Amino acid sequence: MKSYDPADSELWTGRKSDQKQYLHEMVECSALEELTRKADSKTIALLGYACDEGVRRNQGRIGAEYGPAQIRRQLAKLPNHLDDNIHLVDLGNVNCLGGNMESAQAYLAELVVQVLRKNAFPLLLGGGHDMAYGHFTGIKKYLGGDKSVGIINFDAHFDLRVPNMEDSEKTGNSGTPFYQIARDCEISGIPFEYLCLGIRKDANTKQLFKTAKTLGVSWLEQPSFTLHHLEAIKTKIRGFMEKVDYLYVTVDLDGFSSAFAPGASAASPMGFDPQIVLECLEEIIRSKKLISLDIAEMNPDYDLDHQTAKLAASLVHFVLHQL
Ligand SMILES: N=CN[C@@H](CCC(=O)O)C(=O)O
Ligand SMILES: [Mn+2]
Ligand SMILES: [Mn+2]
Repeated sequence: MKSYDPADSELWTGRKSDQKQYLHEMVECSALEELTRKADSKTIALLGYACDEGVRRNQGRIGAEYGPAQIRRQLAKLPNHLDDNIHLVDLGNVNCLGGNMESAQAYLAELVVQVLRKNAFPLLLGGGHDMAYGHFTGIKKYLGGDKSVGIINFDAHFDLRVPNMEDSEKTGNSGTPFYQIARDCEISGIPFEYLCLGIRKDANTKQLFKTAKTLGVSWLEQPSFTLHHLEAIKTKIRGFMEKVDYLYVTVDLDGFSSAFAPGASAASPMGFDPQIVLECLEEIIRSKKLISLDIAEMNPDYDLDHQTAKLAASLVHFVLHQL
């Protein structure tokens, strides 16, 4: 079942100017069918994944269903420094009616394919990190078999849990997306290229580290993922980027310290800080290999003063202006 909410223009409000000084004044709320392929300009398409079923199945704090709306509300108020040939389009949300997460992921994948076919850059807002499985599936489907896609995940967790095989219908959750991707890669006979930045030893079991090793995952643990280690981090990222044709970046808000991002599905007091992520994003975008990006696990129920939604909005703002 394809379940979808059209873009809500009421989320896009803020101070008014006469020259499109704010993002809410230049964003276009649109249906995907209306998205036109523009040759001489760049389109960035926001698409929400309003689903916390994967978080619920993973025994986490639900509420991320409303994350995409809150990120948009904060993004709306931010200043617009974009050139006139950049179009920001809001395509609305895929939702997860009846808890059918697998349908939501499949539909998300379909929409990602369509966005990419229209030569637009997909910027997805979540929602549980199960979004990554649908997102990657769409990117891969669009590119076809012969192009490699590396995944860079900013996260406290590997999200390499093995889906529950006893339940044939509801197998995945917010902790399984990259294992599911690895399994699909194995079935297709293609390498699984996965770099995880910010991994916390106190948030991943010995078994998860073992799985990561078996699957050939690269990672940096949180104590080494600070500005103090910037050059080593950049070297690691460059080495990873060289191996692949395209990059998919996913930012799990629970990778940040709770001091910066209290509104995430899982609290992370020992997480990383925002500045290091901006440094990495700049390096990644400079490579010209970035094909798509998402921000996951925004949970408004635990946010304080909209700090997490504001952080997510600032990340989107940064990416918009770097692309
Ligand atoms: N997407 C999040 N996945 C984490 C959640 C950790 C937690 O709930 O504390 C995981 O399964 O490891
Ligand atoms: Mn996480
Ligand atoms: Mn995650």
